[in-house]
Amino acid sequence: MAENGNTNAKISCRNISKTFIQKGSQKVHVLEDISLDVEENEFVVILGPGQCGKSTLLRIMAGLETPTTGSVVINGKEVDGPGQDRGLVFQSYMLFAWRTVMGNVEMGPKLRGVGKEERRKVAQHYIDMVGLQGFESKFPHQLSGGMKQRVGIARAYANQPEVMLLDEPFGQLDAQTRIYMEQETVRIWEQEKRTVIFVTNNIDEALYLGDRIICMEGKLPGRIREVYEVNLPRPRKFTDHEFLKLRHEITEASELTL
Ligand SMILES: Nc1ncnc2c1ncn2[C@@H]1O[C@H](COP(=O)(O)OP(=O)(O)OP(=O)(O)O)[C@@H](O)[C@H]1O
Repeated sequence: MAENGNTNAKISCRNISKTFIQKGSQKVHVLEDISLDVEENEFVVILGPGQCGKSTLLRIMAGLETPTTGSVVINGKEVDGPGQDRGLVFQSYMLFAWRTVMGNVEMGPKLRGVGKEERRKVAQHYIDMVGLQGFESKFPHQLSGGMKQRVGIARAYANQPEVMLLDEPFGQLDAQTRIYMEQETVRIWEQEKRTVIFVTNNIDEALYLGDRIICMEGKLPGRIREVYEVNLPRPRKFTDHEFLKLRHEITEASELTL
């Protein structure tokens, strides 16, 4: 099945290009020939500066946008829209303001018709996993940014997706909370292994999290510039010699600023 690339891949992008037609029928060529295979349980980070097409690529994987050419394949099947097999976490928390933490996390199973007792059990498991036990009946406005993003992560997991797609989920958090959430992300991923694709413009975050870093070109149309394997044991240390060496290499080779 050559057209699907690596048949062992959990999710594959095959020759994806995307052109948007903006106001006044102006064309914006956002992605050019992106091919990527992600293995089951692999943690892949897509790294690039603002406006290089990262979010568009993730939205195509999520089935929220259609590629102009190419396709996304999950478990050998072509994606033709959003699906429960993919859990999404965005930078803006996208929580239901009028629902409690429990109400937000159990929403997915509820929509799928899972009975109350069972969905509460599942939701509680993921609320516990993200460390929000005791906050089940709070509303989003009663939570800090980090806590809101924990709800977003628990809500995505509650659908028990095979692939987690995260788009700069910690971009709105202060530096300290962000590092804490990165540590939590690794802990959760080690506890509940999933295939993860994580978009960021932050090189330290990419190196802390990823098994592999997909570096995008710094300008449109977005292309994969380079792929780095990060063979460092977890939990990683920002001050570790090998960490800093790879950080230097990526920074030198890219247009990212320190
Ligand atoms: N629906 C759309 N219609 C028209 N243009 C779009 C649309 N979505 C994205 N774009 C354009 O695509 C380009 C890349 O945007 P995208 O959000 O994918 O980049 P990004 O790397 O994720 O940026 P950031 O890190 O700033 O979010 C931008 O120039 C944007 O204006």
